[in-house]
Amino acid sequence: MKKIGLYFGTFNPIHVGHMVLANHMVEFSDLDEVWFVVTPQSPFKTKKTLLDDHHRYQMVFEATQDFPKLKPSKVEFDLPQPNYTVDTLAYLLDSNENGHEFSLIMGEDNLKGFHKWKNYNVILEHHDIYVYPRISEGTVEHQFKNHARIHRIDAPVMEISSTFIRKQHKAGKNIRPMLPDAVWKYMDEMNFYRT
Ligand SMILES: Nc1ncnc2c1ncn2[C@@H]1O[C@H](COP(=O)(O)OP(=O)(O)OP(=O)(O)O)[C@@H](O)[C@H]1O
Ligand SMILES: O=C(O)c1ccc[n+]([C@@H]2O[C@H](COP(=O)([O-])O)[C@@H](O)[C@H]2O)c1
Repeated sequence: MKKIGLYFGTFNPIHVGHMVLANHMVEFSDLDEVWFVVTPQSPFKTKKTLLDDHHRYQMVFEATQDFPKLKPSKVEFDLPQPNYTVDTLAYLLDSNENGHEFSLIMGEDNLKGFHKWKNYNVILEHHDIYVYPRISEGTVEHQFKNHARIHRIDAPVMEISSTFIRKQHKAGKNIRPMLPDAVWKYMDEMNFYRT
């Protein structure tokens, strides 16, 4: 039995912000592993400029290869879209042969909109949530403050996004330091995000 932190995202592409955060979680919380769950279709995002699932997964695979506690997951690839986290968690618990304990990792920005997620109360009933700081507008709802299931982890804040990386790459800027080397290599060879 391991404590697994699930880090959901589109990872289009995965960048050093995601990596630093995931590594911080496995090194400085009680989580044993972090799984990057590559989401085919996030409920609140449009499909525009989204690379194929397997390309986004491949970049997560490349990024995590040298880090045994960080793993890529394609569990949502065969689940109905859009991908609701509560349904993915139910699927993971159903097929949980190793008796793992699954928790969510989420930025404070996502916690601010968490009351809009499908069956968020069901998620909170069965899973812990590890929240890290993020610079964002809005406030966290009262019900999520001092909640027994919600744990704050004081991870470093690194405000870069995949949107910024895609946009600046297209504009001809050097975005290479913001990506793990292997991700840059794959992205460059495949000519992603150039047009
Ligand atoms: N720099 C960062 N530091 C910590 N968390 C981040 C960072 N960037 C994104 N995240 C969070 O990681 C999760 C997965 O990221 P996702 O791929 O959806 O993000 P993104 O980089 O914000 O992408 P996009 O710009 O394409 O919307 C989301 O919950 C997102 O809030
Ligand atoms: O289940 C939901 O209702 C739900 C609503 C919004 C987001 N999520 C999950 O949270 C992940 C990060 O969301 P986002 O919008 O920050 O990319 C996304 O990839 C989904 O897995 C889930």
